[in-house]
Amino acid sequence: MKFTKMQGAGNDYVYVDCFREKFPADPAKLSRAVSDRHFGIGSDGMILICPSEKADARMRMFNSDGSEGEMCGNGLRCVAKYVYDHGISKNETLKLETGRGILTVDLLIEQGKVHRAKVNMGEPILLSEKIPTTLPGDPPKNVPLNIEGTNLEVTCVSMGNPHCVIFVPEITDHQVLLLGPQLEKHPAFPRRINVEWIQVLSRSEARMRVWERGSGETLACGTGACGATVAGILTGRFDRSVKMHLLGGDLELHWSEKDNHVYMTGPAAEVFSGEWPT
Ligand SMILES: N[C@@H](CCC[C@H](N)C(=O)O)C(=O)O
Repeated sequence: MKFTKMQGAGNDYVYVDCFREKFPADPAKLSRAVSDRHFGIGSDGMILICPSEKADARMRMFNSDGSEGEMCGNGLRCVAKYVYDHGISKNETLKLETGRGILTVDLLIEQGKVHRAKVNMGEPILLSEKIPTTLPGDPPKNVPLNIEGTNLEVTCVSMGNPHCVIFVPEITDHQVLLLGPQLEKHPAFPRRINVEWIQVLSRSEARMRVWERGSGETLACGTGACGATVAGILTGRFDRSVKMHLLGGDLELHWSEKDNHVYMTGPAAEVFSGEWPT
């Protein structure tokens, strides 16, 4: 099976072009195998680029534990780059099908190759039962939650996949690596959750670390950065445009007052390609 390793702000996945390769018989198992950083290719998960009847291509994304995510912001920019650079479509604005419907991606092209992309991530989902969470409020905003004796205030948002955002004065390993996995599996989140820790630097700039559902700490999460931007605006911390500094690079976010959609701009890069024995 031919594969391509790509990364967006350091959030790295193994991409399989299912226009040319057979759709894997057991994608969950394959994702666990290829993602292994010691015995596999090494990645945060696996993304399948598939034909679509309604769009230029369809993305299916699997975390490194084999679970399937509805959406992946960094992954979608890389899918867009792959689709354009490998000639699947030469449209400079692509329609890509995801678990949350069809999203539009504008490509930023230099010397014939995509190096950045701007994704219309759609409207944030703010109803607790749709996020989903049993925490109170639509959206659940600044809700107190005690984890292992630590008092937290969480704000929840879905960008097609669920996010729990926590604003802190400083981000620590304890929060990300110890509280993150406990929050991911907390009973308040029936489909588990991605957890974003945010240090606000100004009304338009912040630092973020993330504990991702199904993959653990990653260097960046696009949907998470969108969710954190929305949470920061809802709680009065941010203006409408935010630059988010993640461990693997920066993302630019904008929650539009005009159409209520969130726009995310960031890098996409191909790292290497190879063959995986099947
Ligand atoms: N890294 C991604 C999100 C991947 C899916 C997530 N772990 C989930 O299960 O919801 C991004 O860039 O958005």
